[in-house]
Amino acid sequence: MKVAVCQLNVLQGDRESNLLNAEQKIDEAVSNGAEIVVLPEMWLSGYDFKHLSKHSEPIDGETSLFLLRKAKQHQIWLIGGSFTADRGDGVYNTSLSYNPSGELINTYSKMHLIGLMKEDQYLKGGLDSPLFDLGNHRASTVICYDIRFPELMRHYAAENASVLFVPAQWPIQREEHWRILLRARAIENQFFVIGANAAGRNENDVFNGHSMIISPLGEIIAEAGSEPTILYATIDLDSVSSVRERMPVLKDRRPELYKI
Ligand SMILES: O=C(O)CCC(=O)C(=O)O
Repeated sequence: MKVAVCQLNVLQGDRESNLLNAEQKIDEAVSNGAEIVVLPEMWLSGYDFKHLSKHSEPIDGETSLFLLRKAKQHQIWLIGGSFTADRGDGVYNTSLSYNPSGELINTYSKMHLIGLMKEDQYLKGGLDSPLFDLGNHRASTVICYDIRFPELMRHYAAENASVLFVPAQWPIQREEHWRILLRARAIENQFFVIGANAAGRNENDVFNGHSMIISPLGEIIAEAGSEPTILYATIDLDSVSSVRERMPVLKDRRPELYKI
């Protein structure tokens, strides 16, 4: 399947421009043959917590209608980055995914909130770790800081996920952490990892891109530079099972001995 990662320049607080840009990039990705399109974290508003109430909307609000419409229009799998979703008991950094019929197939709210970026002062942390079906394969999503918590991704691998999507707004200071952690998560879990970062800046941070598509052996299949772009690669999700058969890391675990 051909994957496209839209590495967007997210303009803080400027919903109108960000929406237009996302729509153009999705259209462009599809015109280049993409079947799976991935957006970054908070692509609609950026980390604009001062105006959180303006940016918060219900799960079935306008962002979800936009994503649904694009998935259906182009008959693609759309991993819709994330946005600030008001889920009744609070606002969550939430990722929605759609299948080519425009059906919502995954709702994941970021579990680990990053205090360094004051996220925990404004948002609630998600409690669920769902998987979803992508054709004949299982898939999963985490958001940005979540990749520092390998237990979550191990859960997805143990539940037979073949691919992990990682929408992010990862700052330049820790770019090597981003690159190394994405590869480590791919190697240890033997699944594809698709990281979609932003490329641009807000009042506090620079986001340096380097979106990546990584194989279950940890090879970098494609990596973007620091400019806004669309990153493409063709991936074979069937290859995951042969990698796991050759070296059965997941079977060789001894979880009864780990005190975590
Ligand atoms: O973990 C990091 O260094 C960056 C995480 C982050 O920027 C985020 O979760 O938004």
